[in-house]
Amino acid sequence: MANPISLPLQEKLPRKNTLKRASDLFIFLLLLSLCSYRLLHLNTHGSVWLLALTCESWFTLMWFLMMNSKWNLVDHKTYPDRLIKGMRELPPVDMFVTTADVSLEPAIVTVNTVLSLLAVDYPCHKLACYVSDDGCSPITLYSLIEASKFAQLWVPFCKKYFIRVRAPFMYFSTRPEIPSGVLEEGFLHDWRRMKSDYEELKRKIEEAAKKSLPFPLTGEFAEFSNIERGNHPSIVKVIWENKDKVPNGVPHLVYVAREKRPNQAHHFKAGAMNVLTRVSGVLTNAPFMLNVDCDMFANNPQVILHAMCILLGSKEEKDSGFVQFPQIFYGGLKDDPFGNQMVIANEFILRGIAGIQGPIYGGTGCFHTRKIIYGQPPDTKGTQGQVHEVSRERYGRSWELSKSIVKIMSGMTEETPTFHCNSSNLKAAEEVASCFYEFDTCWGTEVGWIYGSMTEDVLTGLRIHSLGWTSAFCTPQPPAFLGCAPMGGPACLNQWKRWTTGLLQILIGNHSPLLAAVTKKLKFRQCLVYILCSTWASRSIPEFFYSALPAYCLLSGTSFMPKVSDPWILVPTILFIFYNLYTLSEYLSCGLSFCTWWNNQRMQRITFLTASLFGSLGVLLKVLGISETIFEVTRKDQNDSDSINDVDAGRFTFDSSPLFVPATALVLVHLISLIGFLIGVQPLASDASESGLGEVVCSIWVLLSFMPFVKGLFGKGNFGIPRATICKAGALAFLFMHLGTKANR
Ligand SMILES: O=c1ccn([C@@H]2O[C@H](COP(=O)(O)OP(=O)(O)O[C@H]3O[C@H](CO)[C@@H](O)[C@H](O)[C@H]3O)[C@@H](O)[C@H]2O)c(=O)[nH]1
Ligand SMILES: [Mn+2]
Repeated sequence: MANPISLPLQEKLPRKNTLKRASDLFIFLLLLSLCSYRLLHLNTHGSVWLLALTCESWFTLMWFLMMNSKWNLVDHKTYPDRLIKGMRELPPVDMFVTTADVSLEPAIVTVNTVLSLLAVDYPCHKLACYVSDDGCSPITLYSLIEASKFAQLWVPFCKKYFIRVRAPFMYFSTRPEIPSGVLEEGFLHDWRRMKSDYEELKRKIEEAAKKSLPFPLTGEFAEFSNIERGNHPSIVKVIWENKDKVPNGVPHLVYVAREKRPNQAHHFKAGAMNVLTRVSGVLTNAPFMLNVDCDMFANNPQVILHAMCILLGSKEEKDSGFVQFPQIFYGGLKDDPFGNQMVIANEFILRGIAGIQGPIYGGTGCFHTRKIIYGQPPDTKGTQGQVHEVSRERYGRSWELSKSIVKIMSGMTEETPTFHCNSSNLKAAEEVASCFYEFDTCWGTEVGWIYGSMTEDVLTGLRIHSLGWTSAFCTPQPPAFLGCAPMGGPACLNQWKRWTTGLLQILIGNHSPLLAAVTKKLKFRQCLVYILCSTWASRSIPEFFYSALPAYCLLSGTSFMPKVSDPWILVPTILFIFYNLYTLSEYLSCGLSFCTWWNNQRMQRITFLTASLFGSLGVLLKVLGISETIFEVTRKDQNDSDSINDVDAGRFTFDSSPLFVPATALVLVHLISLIGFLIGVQPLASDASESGLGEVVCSIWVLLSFMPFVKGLFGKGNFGIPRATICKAGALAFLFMHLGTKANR
């Protein structure tokens, strides 16, 4: 038998994808020939062709960048059993959960995530869980205290019976499965007890959340009295300490509400993560850390072991930058009506990027080493052991924190960390959670989570890659983490708007990928990946013009497609058919339905003309100093089976947000032009009409893609586009036609 120690803990296996590459290239060639055809015939056609050419060139460039991202698909295999058998001493891990608002992120959601983390299969005296509460709500603290009591029974129960799903709400949503080798009666007895205890916990938390002041703010809660949200000192509370350092107990649990003051930038989630990094540095200082959003529970109890296979099992130090698990969602609606389950992105894009310099950091379900978060480049081992002091200018003035950083830098962390939680340590923890702590330091610029983007995750990952680290994409079965994806038009589009804003901020910021490949250690192809991400939203502008083109042509009797009699019509036709079949085949190969493909393709069109357009505009306004961008937290609901089976849940909803105006205007213009053309009216046309089949097909395709908006024109309540939005859109459509007339003269 092979010695388990000699077997690798992980393998990176390239996937064979010749057919995919050939298809990608074929589409690329078609795009190039379309552009060259336009270029050659530019002077015989007017501005319409120039506009089409500009848009198509942009799409071609994006396609090229996308092709680069998907070229080298890899699968990363991890072998946790070998890690356990190898008898290696496992390192300590600090686990971070962020929450920001109990009304959008119900405390019971956070509690379930925390419970799932406390119960993972890992020596629990090496774990500590830190919850950052940006809402500074006594309800969160109360819920966590109650949860820690429940955990005393829940964690042993999960371990005794090898329960897989350790987020109680999910576990109890199905009938009990009797684990093999246990007495049925005994198990069912324990199961019932746990279920009723969980229900009691849930009731208490929901009860507390209903009242504005659930209990007198005394004792544990005294610090919450007389404080306002956004204006309070830092609060750090040890909720549970695993005093006996026993491997089978419950990990430490700490509550952190960082200091907030009006007019002090707090940098949203990035700021919260930096506080967690420092507070945990002072209290436990584990060399590895995991971070999850409050809705992302651990669905695979071996998740830390999987991550350790990569973090400990890489031959070269630089290959263990961070380990990103895919974002996968539970309770998804049938056929993914909002196109946000990200299955295809995980399967082909992230796996492809994993074959270059490693996946981008996605903000949740990710393991980092503390050393990297402190801004260290790889292979600085040579200087280790010599670190006696770290720069106060860089890391801030806390003596306790500096001491902990020295330990990390010299690789001298303890195998079983001491929990430094006496009152002077807690004081130090509160000090590093202060909002003035980062003044004149490198936090947010070179150290920790990087500020300046709404997508702090991508920016922080970019910085890590720029230092020369490689990251890994770990995709165990069952999935490591599951979270909730937003539902309904406004919530989905607002999330996209934030991402758009954040990604564009990266492009124009100090850490722009445009520079990093030259000045830093970002690989060239990885740089292209970041350029693709950060320019993704700007595609909304060519998309906008390109979607309006067919309508304009029909109105004005011009054409932007070759005539049916022209053999060149084959190029766009084949492109159109082949592209759609190709993307469809991607969905089918992942076991997804035709409808899922269609919903995703149409949501992409919709997102560009709503969220991305406004996101880009928001960045422009910020650059001009007109407005600030803010982080709008996504609402999280524990979708139960009722809401999933509800047919209305998948229908597109609207609100009075200006987000919906441009797309509504587009739909109006298309309806007018298409109907006009079919009945023979082309209001802007000057002489003989040139428009034909090409334009009609394109116009129909746009309307099909924007079908939720077409229906929304006539829908009621949330399902209808508000009157005011329709009026504004109508005005915009009128303006479009007015300008169109001028352009055509
Ligand atoms: O001021 C804030 C705002 C947000 N959060 C937390 O950040 C997380 C992400 O917020 P969410 O509203 O769930 O955003 P999503 O769009 O779902 O999150 C994705 O995109 C974000 C960047 O836009 C990343 O921060 C996330 O990790 C990533 O999962 C949540 O745990 C929030 O509690 C804070 O702690 N403080
Ligand atoms: Mn989220």
